[in-house]
Amino acid sequence: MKKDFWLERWERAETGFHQNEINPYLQRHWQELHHAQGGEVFVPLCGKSLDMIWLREQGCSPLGVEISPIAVQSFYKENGYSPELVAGNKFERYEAGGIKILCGDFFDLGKKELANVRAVYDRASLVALPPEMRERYAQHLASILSAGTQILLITFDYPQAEMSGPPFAVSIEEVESLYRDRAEIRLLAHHDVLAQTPRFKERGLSRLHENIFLLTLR
Ligand SMILES: C[S@@+](CC[C@H](N)C(=O)[O-])C[C@H]1O[C@@H](n2cnc3c(N)ncnc32)[C@H](O)[C@@H]1O
Repeated sequence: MKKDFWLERWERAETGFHQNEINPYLQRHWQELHHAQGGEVFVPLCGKSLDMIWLREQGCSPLGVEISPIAVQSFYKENGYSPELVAGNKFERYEAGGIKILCGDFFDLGKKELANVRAVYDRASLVALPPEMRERYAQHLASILSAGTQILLITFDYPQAEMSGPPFAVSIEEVESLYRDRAEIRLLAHHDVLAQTPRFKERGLSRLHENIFLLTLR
């Protein structure tokens, strides 16, 4: 996948993945992340997700990373914030309303940026990446977080031959293979969501599942 792919999607406003409501699985399962309560929560590949607002309302301090400045600026503008902006070497750091976003490449993050993170909310990140990048993503995520960090992970699965990604299909088996050596894995829920997602039904999918995992890094 070319580096510009996501930048161009934001420029063309092709953001069908964005949800105008708070993710119901986040609301349902967040209490199970005991380490998360009141602490810094990393939101990788955050887009302009409103879930960061909800996390803030729960008393957490969200810290997003997002490659597109359009996404970051839209997040603050659409939610009525005027962020402070600090330019850095690899990241531009935005902050307002207790929500920080590092604008730059996830793969440039180091332990330093995530030193205070206690939990991770990861929705639609793995499915945004092609297969060869997913191993690199899991490896990098685990390498920059401390042991014991809990991750609420939400992925899509469908017959990959029926549609080209993104979103790419990520099976339960793939999540297990990506994280088996790096984390304890609990499948919290498995939902058939095809009927509620007409845009994927129209693209010819015969099956669409959303899987919600709780990972605890070793
Ligand atoms: C499928 S969207 C999901 C956004 C968000 N998690 C949500 O639930 O709405 C994937 C996002 O990842 C961003 N992205 C892709 N590659 C990235 C990278 N290497 N570093 C940071 N952000 C990236 C894209 O710009 C896009 O906003």
